[in-house]
Amino acid sequence: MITIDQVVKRRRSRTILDHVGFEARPGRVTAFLGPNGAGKSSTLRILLGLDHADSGTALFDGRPYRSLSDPLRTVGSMLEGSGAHRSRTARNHLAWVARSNGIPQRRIDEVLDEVGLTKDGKVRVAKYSLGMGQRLGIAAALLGEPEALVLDEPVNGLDPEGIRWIRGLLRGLADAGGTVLLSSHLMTEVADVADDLVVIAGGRIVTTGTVTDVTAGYGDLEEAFFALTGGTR
Ligand SMILES: Nc1ncnc2c1ncn2[C@@H]1O[C@H](COP(=O)(O)OP(=O)(O)OP(=O)(O)O)[C@@H](O)[C@H]1O
Repeated sequence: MITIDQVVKRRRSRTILDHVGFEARPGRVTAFLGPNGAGKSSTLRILLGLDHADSGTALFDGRPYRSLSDPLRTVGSMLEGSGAHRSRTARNHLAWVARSNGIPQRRIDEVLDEVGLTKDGKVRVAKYSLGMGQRLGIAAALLGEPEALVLDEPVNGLDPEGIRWIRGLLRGLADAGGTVLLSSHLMTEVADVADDLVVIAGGRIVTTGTVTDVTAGYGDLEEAFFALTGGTR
């Protein structure tokens, strides 16, 4: 269970997160939706211990990320692509992440297979397409067989087959009892896979609920998104 409560973040005189709070529950895919600059990445960075909130809490089963004894086994994450050095192969990158986290090397073959990169495991990351980089980032997130997965814009750069694949992967993890939280700036990309939506605009949560709840009364998904986030079509 991910619980974010009353998170406030200021940058200079601007409040970029204004009492942000929501939950992502086990067995469900939660989509964190908002236009560019709404505060999604800032919230996820605080959740993953990469930045501090000025006030409020962001917890995994009641504990902040930085206090987790075995973080990669509790939560897998991907922010801004794979994070792999361009001169490395996917295999080298995953081996390094596994070694530094006490994860058995057999997991490397398993996650490469899970993300469809088995035949590209020995290719240098510099030669990867954007979509392959996303797959590698997800492979690294899955290494520790975590209970929770936190992904910032995982659909970015994926082709239609990749989008279908990631939806299936996330659905499978949630159906197996995992907690899945992903951000997106496109309602249409996530509505099919998400159980719950959390919509943020201008640093404030504007609505939360099931996809049916959130979109009720609107003509289509995009209309709901633009109306809720104050944008125009
Ligand atoms: N390091 C920083 N210094 C100053 N302002 C920042 C910094 N990081 C983010 N911001 C500002 O905080 C606000 C929220 O940004 P954030 O990246 O969290 O939004 P986002 O919803 O993830 O959008 P995007 O999809 O464009 O990444 C934006 O106005 C952004 O300009």
